[in-house]
Amino acid sequence: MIASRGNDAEKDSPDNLSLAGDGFDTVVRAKAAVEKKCPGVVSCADILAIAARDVVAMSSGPHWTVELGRLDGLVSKSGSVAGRLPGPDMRVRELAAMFAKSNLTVLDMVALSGAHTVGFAHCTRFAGRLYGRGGVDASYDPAYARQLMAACPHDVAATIAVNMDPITPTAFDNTYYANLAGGLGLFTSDQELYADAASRPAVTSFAKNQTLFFEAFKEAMVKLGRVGVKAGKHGEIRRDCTAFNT
Ligand code: HEM
Ligand SMILES: [Ca+2]
Repeated sequence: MIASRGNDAEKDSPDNLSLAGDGFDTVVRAKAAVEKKCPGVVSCADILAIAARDVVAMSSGPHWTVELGRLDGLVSKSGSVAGRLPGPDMRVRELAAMFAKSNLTVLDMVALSGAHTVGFAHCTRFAGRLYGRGGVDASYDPAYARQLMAACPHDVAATIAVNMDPITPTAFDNTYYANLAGGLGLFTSDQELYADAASRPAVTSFAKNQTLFFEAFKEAMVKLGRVGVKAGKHGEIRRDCTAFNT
């Protein structure tokens, strides 16, 4: 969450530019409140992990214990993001390879993708499926494609976003998986989870059984929370989440 400096911070990478400012503000405000009572103890990385847990619980999703003790990084580079985040146009093989690098299985990947049961996506991230050379992507349900084209016309402003789960956009539930079976997957990376035989059984079972989804999601979030954790001389507890300590 290091503030932009010469447009070269992690926040400035193309994939991160669309992240909503109020998310960053929430972490900064929580950090300020914690520092008042208990200075120098809780890292910004831990606050972010707790905030992710809490927003899921607040949207009637599952609740889990966050492993704590991460340190904040000492480096923030725009150029370090490319190639390390999955893209919305990726298919299962590529996605699975990327998650595997972080010790996450296909089951973890399908469960974590269920986070797209809430939240927004900008039109630019899926416009290729609506206005590509071959016409509308045939894996979209036709009525859903029409709805997306109405919300995201060809010349739409880069700021316009739509719900990722068109049916229950504010509830953290398993509707995302039922959507995939009905051609309501917003990104290729969503829809392909249903199309590909390697991931489809998990999609089908999460669509049928929300408890199974919640258990798998909790487990996968704990595993995700262990990825790239900084310790010892590789990190610090920032006083201000937007700046390295001086
Ligand atoms: C499987 C690979 C994934 C891909 C390709 C992917 C891709 C994307 C894209 C392109 C957006 C839209 C961003 C925007 O337009 O502003 C998005 C939004 C979002 N993603 Fe993912 N994502 C993936 C996995 C995950 C995981 C693992 C989580 C969390 C556990 C997650 C949680 C979210 C949330 C909550 C949003 C909404 C953000 C908002 O409302 O501002 N995604 N994702
Ligand atoms: Ca939902």
